[in-house]
Amino acid sequence: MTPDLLDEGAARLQAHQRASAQGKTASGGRSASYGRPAQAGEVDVTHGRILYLEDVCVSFDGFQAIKHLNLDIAPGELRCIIGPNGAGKTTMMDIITGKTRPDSGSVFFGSTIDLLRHTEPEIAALGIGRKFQKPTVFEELSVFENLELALKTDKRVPASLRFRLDAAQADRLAEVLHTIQLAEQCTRQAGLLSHGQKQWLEIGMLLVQEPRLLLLDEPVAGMTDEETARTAELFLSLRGKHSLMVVEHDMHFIRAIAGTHGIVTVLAEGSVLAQGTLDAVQADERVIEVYLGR
Ligand SMILES: Nc1ncnc2c1ncn2[C@@H]1O[C@H](COP(=O)(O)OP(=O)(O)OP(=O)(O)O)[C@@H](O)[C@H]1O
Repeated sequence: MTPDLLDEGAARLQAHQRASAQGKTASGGRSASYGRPAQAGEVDVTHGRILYLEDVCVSFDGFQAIKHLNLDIAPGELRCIIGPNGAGKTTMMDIITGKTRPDSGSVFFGSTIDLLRHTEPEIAALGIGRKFQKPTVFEELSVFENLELALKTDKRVPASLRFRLDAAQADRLAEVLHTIQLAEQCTRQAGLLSHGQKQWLEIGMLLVQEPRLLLLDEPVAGMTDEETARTAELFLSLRGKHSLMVVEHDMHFIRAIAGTHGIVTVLAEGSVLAQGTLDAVQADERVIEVYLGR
C-alpha cells in the first residue's frame, strides 16, 4: 500500500466508522450477530475453524477463476497454499478480504461472521490482515513511526489515544519490534532498510493491530536466503498466536514452515487439487502433473 493509499484507507475507515455508527454502511450497519462490526476477540472458533470457504465460485467475463472451492483453516494454524500460476490463489485472498465478491458460495470468519456481508475495510477491522507481495512502508519515516502509524489507523484504538501511546501500546510496539527483529533498527529510516527488513516491518505493521488471521502473498519473493530463513522463523513464531495463510512459490520456504506435519493446500484451476503434508502432496501424481512436474 502506498502512503497515499494508506491515508486514503484511514480516511475511508473514519468515514466508515461514522457511517457504521449511523447504520449507513454498505451492509446497512449489520454485521455478525451484534448489529455492528464484531471485534477481533469476538470471532467464534468453537467449531475449530477460523476461516471457512464452501463451494465458492467466481467468474471474470465468463472465465471461471474459482470453481467450487472448499477450504477451512483451524485457529492458530499456519496453512501453506501452493499452485501453478493462474491457479486462483490471489483471487481466493481477494474473496476473503472482500476485494472480489464471489458469484456463489459461503465465506465465514469463525462460525458466525459471514464475510460476504462485509466491506473490505470492515473485514480488515474484524481482524483479517493482508500483506501483498511488494513492501509498502513509509520510506521517509522511521521503523518505529511506521509501526506507530499502523497502530493509529487501528479502528479499535479510541480517537483520544490516537496521538499519544499509552503504556500498553508502547509495550505492544516494543514486543512487535522484537518479534520482527528490528528493535535495533527502530530509529532507522524505513527507506534505508533491506528488502527483507521492509517486508518484516510491513508484517509488524499488521501485527500491531493484532489480527486473528494473516494472509501473506509471496512473502519471501526477492529475499536473500538468509532473509528467507529468518522469515520462516518469524512465521513459525507467529503460529498459534495468529492463524496464517501463506501463498508462496518458494518450495524451500514452504518446507521450512510446513515441516513434516503442516497442511499444504494445492490449488489448481480454481479448486483444491490436493491437500496434506508437503511429503504427501509432493508424492501425489496429480500434483506432479499439474504443478511440480512443470
Ligand atoms: N480481474 C480479473 N479479470 C479477469 N481475469 C482475472 C482477474 N483476476 C484474475 N483473473 C484470472 O483468474 C485466474 C486466477 O488468477 P490468480 O491471480 O488468482 O492466480 P494465482 O494463483 O494467484 O497466480 P500467480 O501464482 O501467478 O499469482 C487467472 O487466469 C487470471 O488471469
